[in-house]
Amino acid sequence: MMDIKLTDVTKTYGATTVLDKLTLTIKKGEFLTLLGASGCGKSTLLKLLAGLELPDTGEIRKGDVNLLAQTPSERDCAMVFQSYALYPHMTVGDNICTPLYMGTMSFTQRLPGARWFSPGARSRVRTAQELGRRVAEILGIDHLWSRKPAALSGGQRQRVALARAMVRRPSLFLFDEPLSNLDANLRQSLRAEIRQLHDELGVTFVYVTHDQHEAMSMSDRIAVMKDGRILQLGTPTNIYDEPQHRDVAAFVGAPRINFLPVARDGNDRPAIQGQPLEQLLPAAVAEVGFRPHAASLKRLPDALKVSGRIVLMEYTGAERIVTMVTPEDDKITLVVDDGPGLRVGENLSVFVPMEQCHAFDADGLRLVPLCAAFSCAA
Ligand SMILES: Nc1ncnc2c1ncn2[C@@H]1O[C@H](COP(=O)(O)OP(=O)(O)OP(=O)(O)O)[C@@H](O)[C@H]1O
Repeated sequence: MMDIKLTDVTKTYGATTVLDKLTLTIKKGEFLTLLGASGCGKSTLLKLLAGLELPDTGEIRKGDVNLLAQTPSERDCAMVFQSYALYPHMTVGDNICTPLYMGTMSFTQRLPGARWFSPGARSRVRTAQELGRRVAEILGIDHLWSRKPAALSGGQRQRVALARAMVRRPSLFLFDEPLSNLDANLRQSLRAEIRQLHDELGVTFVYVTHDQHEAMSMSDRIAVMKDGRILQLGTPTNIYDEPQHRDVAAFVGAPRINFLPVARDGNDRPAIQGQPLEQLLPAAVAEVGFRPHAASLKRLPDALKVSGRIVLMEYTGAERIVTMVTPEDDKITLVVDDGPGLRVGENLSVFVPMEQCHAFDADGLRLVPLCAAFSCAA
């Protein structure tokens, strides 16, 4: 098992550039998630890794090996799709064992009836089925061995697809939104199972999703993609706490981060809601972001004061989500502890510690963290 390195990879379809000089190192044994909105090029990147597509330019290497010179079957990887891609006419057992039959038996030997008439094929089928059974047990689907896919639930089908990928023991697993057809509860439990599988197998997982909860809860590292490029590559904490681009900040975290445009006062100094902030904000700041959990109802020193009128209150059970609209017509979401009697229609001021504010320039790039630059109190 080695690192996989993509260098300056470009892929176009006609006039559309889907991946744009993308460079990325996937570390051996890591769980890397490609996160981004629909159409940003995640699946295309996965297909390039699997060998199902070739880039226009650029290199993909695994250690010293040029993967682009290898066929998909030579790449020692298995792919799990959103659509399960099971053979409907085969039993669960045959679906799981097919990759093993393919590798060791001729086409005629693989035919369900014929395999029992060839002594060589018979023993290979037995070996394959023993391994298949063991994997099915790990995934808790061994009792479904003789059923056909039509008689399975979505979660069971996805487990069969996982088992089929696992039997070959590849050194690289590629997942293309494998949970998006499942309901919320099942998604949550399979998320944990896939992460556990990764830890037990100790091989490299590359996982594509547009669901930030999946990415944040499962990954060692996340590559946030937009328009065929990687905006940021980092650990979930790193991505959440230090977003390097406003679009990264906007993509992770629920409820979504708030953005306030920074105005200039008469002396061209940055200001928000009339508060001169030249002591606190870098000169190039165009926008300040803060997370809904960062705002406090209590007055704080070194804090940005944000005022508005409450337009919506939502109770989730654990917390209260308050939406207010500022006089400048910016919508702000706050998460507050249940307590004070806030009401729709009332005016409210909240305080956001400066070290919890993220400053971005006009291109959306992160500016020097405010607390580092201005040594705000922690
Ligand atoms: N075979 C193809 N021919 C032409 N265009 C394609 C082809 N495959 C993908 N595209 C285009 O490339 C872009 C990226 O597609 P891709 O499937 O990689 O995005 P994605 O980020 O995985 O999106 P989603 O989350 O919706 O699957 C899209 O605009 C898509 O329409």
